[in-house]
Amino acid sequence: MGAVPTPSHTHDLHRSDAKTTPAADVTEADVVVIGGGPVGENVAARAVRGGLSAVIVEAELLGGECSYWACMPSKALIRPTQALAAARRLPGAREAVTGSVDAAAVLARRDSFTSGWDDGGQVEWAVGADITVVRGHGRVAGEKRVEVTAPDGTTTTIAARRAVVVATGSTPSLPPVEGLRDTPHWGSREATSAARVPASLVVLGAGVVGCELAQAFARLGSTVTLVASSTLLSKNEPRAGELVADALREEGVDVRLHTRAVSVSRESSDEDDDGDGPVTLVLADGTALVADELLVATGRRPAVGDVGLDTVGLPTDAALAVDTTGAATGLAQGSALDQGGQPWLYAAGDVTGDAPLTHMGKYVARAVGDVIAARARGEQVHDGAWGAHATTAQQQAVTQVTFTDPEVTSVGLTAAQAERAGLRTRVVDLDIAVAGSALHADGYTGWARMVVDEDRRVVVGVTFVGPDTAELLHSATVAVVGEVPLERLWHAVPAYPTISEVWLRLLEAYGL
Ligand SMILES: Cc1cc2nc3c(=O)[nH]c(=O)nc-3n(C[C@H](O)[C@H](O)[C@H](O)COP(=O)(O)OP(=O)(O)OC[C@H]3O[C@@H](n4cnc5c(N)ncnc54)[C@H](O)[C@@H]3O)c2cc1C
Ligand SMILES: NC(=O)c1ccc[n+]([C@@H]2O[C@H](COP(=O)([O-])OP(=O)(O)OC[C@H]3O[C@@H](n4cnc5c(N)ncnc54)[C@H](O)[C@@H]3O)[C@@H](O)[C@H]2O)c1
Repeated sequence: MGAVPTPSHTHDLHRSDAKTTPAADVTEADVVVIGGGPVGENVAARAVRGGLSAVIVEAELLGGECSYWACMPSKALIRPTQALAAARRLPGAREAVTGSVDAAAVLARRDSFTSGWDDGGQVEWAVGADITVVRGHGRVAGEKRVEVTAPDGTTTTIAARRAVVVATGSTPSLPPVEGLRDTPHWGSREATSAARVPASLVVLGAGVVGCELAQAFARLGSTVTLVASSTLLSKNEPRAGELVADALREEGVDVRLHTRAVSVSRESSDEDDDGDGPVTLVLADGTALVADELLVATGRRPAVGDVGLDTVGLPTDAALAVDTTGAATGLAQGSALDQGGQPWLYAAGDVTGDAPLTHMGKYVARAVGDVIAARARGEQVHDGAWGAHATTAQQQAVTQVTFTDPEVTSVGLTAAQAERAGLRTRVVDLDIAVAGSALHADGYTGWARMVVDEDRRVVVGVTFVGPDTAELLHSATVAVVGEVPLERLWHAVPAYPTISEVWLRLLEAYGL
């Protein structure tokens, strides 16, 4: 097992090579997957399940961003203080909370969820699932070929009998702020793997990463300023961002909306000039924000830069576009299909630019693994809307939970998206105030929006904002994906007294 220090990371990475296969030993496989994040892993697993052999080429840690620097560590940082906040909303329980947050224990629990940045467990799973794992940097090298540069610098080529799948994820995108590239700062990797809680933190960017981590670090003890160029969570219903901004402000976060950062600089705390002192972010109005740390969370872009897409005539500066079965589009005529007349290049996950979320990427991955296997067996492909090989939910029913307190939980279209899609809609809004929410917490505040397609009388979008609304999401997802007529939804009776009773109120407010 080798410990590999990387400059962008506060912990050493541990790559267990006991069960991986040297690139030089692999010359051919049915499916070659470049990138072993959650998405690449799922493509490979489904392809194997379909009777094919599969190789994953992974450059860093098997499990990808999600396992080590994104979903898992961020949620591990968030959950303990959310439980504490929940207890504090309940007289009787509140009195039992006498101490303060043990940040060190929270960080230690986070470390256990990342397995100490050791991917041995994931490699073990993959090998147990009959997937061959190769360490190295993969690049498409013409039709059905993947060139692998191994960690020792040697290069070999793997031939894919059926398909190559690009699942290389995404990388952070930096805004054009003077001095930013030369100033040491945190990205989401450094924040989610932080070894300490800074006394003060400026967060630039108020999307999902910015909001979740601003609150997490504030609750762990940092004095936090959140700088947003727009509103908070601007991809959600506007009310969601307002409610999260209110909650953050109430907890002492300095939220600055519609603000642009113009320059960044960092002092040194000693004479070696290594820029480890306070960081200063200057805003367009001249305000200088000084803090121990700066987290830049201004979005991510598909990782297409060094994947060899140019060898098949695809752009290296744009998302890898795919059709509804995950097959790459945009290949020159004559090179999109192999000699057997089948697509050979696929992509899934963040690299496609569509719904950059683990669960949505894994949904596409399952379809991609299955469709490659179906095509290999000469079976019919079901790529019509909601067919077994179609990724229809990616267009119509993307689900997401933003794990702030209050949680923002959504599926399908926002009211604005439904309008842009040309639907004749009716929107029902209400505060979440049912027996279940009142019992759940004193002073429970929440909000719900249901977007109805009036022509079909089905729900096309739902947003819930409030503590513990995440577990309500699947009910909304079933309603949207099932295209359940409102009159039938009326018969889905929420149990008393649960927060789900909000469904009854929404349907009553609609007029049922
Ligand atoms: C802070 C943060 C929190 C998040 N929280 C959530 C959440 O709670 N829920 C959620 O659904 N989503 C969350 N996301 C989004 C989620 O992390 C991504 O959508 C998900 O990781 C995408 O999976 P992927 O497999 O496409 O890419 P990745 O997880 O990025 O994996 C790509 C893999 O490919 C490898 N790779 C890249 N290029 C090459 C190459 N040329 N050769 C070989 N290997 C290569 C990388 O090393 C990596 O292992 C979060 C993101 C961030 C930043
Ligand atoms: N719970 C979850 O599901 C979860 C959690 C974290 C991340 N993610 C995923 O990861 C992806 C990346 O998240 P993210 O928050 O980095 O991106 P994002 O696209 O959600 O948000 C980026 C934010 O940065 C702002 N911004 C851009 N340039 C700026 C500038 N110069 N100054 C100030 N603000 C600026 C944007 O207005 C936007 O609000 C998201 O698309 C999300 O789907 C999901």
